[in-house]
Formats: sequence, structure tokens, C-alpha cells
Amino acid sequence: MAAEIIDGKQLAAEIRKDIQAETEQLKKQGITPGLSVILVGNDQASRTYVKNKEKACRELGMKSVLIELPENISEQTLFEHIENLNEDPDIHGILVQLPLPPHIGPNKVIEAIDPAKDVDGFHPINIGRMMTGQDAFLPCTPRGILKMVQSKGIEIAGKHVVVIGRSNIVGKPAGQLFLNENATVTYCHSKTTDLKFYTQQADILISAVGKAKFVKADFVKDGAVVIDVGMNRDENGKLCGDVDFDAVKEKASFITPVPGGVGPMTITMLLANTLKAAKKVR
Ligand SMILES: Nc1nc2c(c(=O)[nH]1)N[C@@H](CN(C=O)c1ccc(C(=O)N[C@@H](CCC(=O)O)C(=O)O)cc1)CN2
Repeated sequence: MAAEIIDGKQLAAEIRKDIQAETEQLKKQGITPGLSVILVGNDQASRTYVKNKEKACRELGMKSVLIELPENISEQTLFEHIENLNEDPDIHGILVQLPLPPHIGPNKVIEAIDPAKDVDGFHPINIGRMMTGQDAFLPCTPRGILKMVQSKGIEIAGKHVVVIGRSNIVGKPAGQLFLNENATVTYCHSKTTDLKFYTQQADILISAVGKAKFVKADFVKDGAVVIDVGMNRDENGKLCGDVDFDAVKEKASFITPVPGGVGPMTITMLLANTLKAAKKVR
């Protein structure tokens, strides 16, 4: 039987309704959640994501401030912008869109953001809190993935979660969030030998490698839950994930599509984190 599709767009819309209602309540108390996004350079995909973040904020009644900076901006000037936002009482959430140009080190930039405004959940303080099971801003894509799995009532405790990819913003924190839910987690990456040996054991397989249709049907155990974080273009320039969707859906129990899967959840979790940051001010 073909897998059930986990519709990220629909789940995101449901969660956004709750965020909107809470935002309205907060505004009645005189607090309008405010998000500022810093976009450096002219990467077209980044520009689209940032525009979508701004639009989503406004639709939910939040304040959105976009700061666009040229590709050749110095690290020092970027830090000054972040410092101003750290001090701005109307801005509750700050994020710097990634990737940054090669001359700017992302770690130093992330560490310049006040952890209490770090709605991406990338600051080492928030990562440390997440790892030790404390209250934290959780990274948006991993948090969105967890919500998608939980929305279908899928058991996580005791299950084997295999993550392909070890980026700081998706792979590593995604594994950690599932570990926090008592899963057994295996990380695979570009140096893993015999990748299929691991992926075929996965009850929940999360792919974040960035290679079009990389995960084939023979990577997947019958009945596995397959989460596709990839955002790639196929040979015809069409948006597609890491997973060979048509083939894998015949084997999996649940599967996420691209587009309309994890992507919309990422932006929704950003809105949830912005609301959380604003509520802390109260
Ligand atoms: N500071 C950050 N930078 C980046 C993050 C992040 O969470 N914080 N994640 C990604 C990009 N990203 C958000 O910023 C993102 C990517 C994709 C989507 C999305 O909704 N995708 C759609 C398809 C969009 C399209 O048509 O091109 C989908 O999957 O349906 C949202 C957010 C890297 N940088």
C-alpha cells in the first residue's frame, strides 16, 4: 500500500491559526511580536525564503523588519546591525539568513545574537539547552520535522531514527530532538561507508543531504517513515527533494513531499519561536 503523505502545508496552516490567535491576545496587552531578518547579498533562493518569512509574519499580525546588506559588507558592520537589534525593545526575534558570503564566519555572527532573541535556535546557548533538555529556542526545521511525525501519532520512543546529513542547522539538531524523545539515533554522512546498511534499518529516515532523488526505494525498510528535507532541482529544473518520491512512497508508511512538506513547517516554527520570544518580555 502506498504511504500516507504528511502534508506540511496543511499542518503549518493549522498551527499558524493558533499562533495568530495568541499574537492577537499579546497585542491586546501592548506587545506586538517583532522579527528582524538580516539578508546579506543577492542569493535568489535566500531572498525568496526571506520574503516568505516577512509575508508570514505580517499575515499573523507580527511586525517584520528586513535589513538588506550588500554582499561585500564587513563583519564589523554586520555585528553593529546585530547589536542595534539586540538593544531594540520592539524586536523580539533576530535571524541572519544563511548561507553568508564566504568572507563572513557564520559562527561568530550567530554568537553575536542575544540568545533570548535567537529565534533560529542556532546560538550555542540554545543548542546547549536543547542538548540538556532545558527550555530553549529549538531550530526551526528540526522542530518542524518532529511536529510532523508527532502529528500522525507515530511512536518515537525506542524507534531507530537514521539521519543522513550532519549540518549544524538540520542534521545534528534533528537527531538530538529525536534522541530527546527517546529514539535510538544514527547519523550518516558523506564519509559513512555502506550507507544503505544503516538506512535500511531506519524506522524513521530523515534525509538532509541536498542531492536530488538520492534516497532510492532500496534504501528504505518496508513501512518506514521517510522525512525529506532536501530542496533540489531535478534534471528539468523542477523543485524536488532528496527522496525518489514516486518509488519510495510505495514502500514507506508515511512520507513528506517536496514542495509542501518540511519547508512550510520551517517558517511556521520560526513564527512560533518569535511568539515565544515576545511572550518572555511580558
Ligand atoms: N537563518 C536561517 N537560514 C536558513 C534556514 C533557517 O532555518 N534559518 N533554513 C534554510 C532555508 N529556509 C529558511 O530559511 C527555508 C527553505 C525552504 C522553505 C520552503 O518553504 N520551501 C518550499 C518550497 C519553496 C520554493 O518553491 O522554492 C517547500 O518546501 O514547500 C522555507 C524555508 C537555509 N537557510
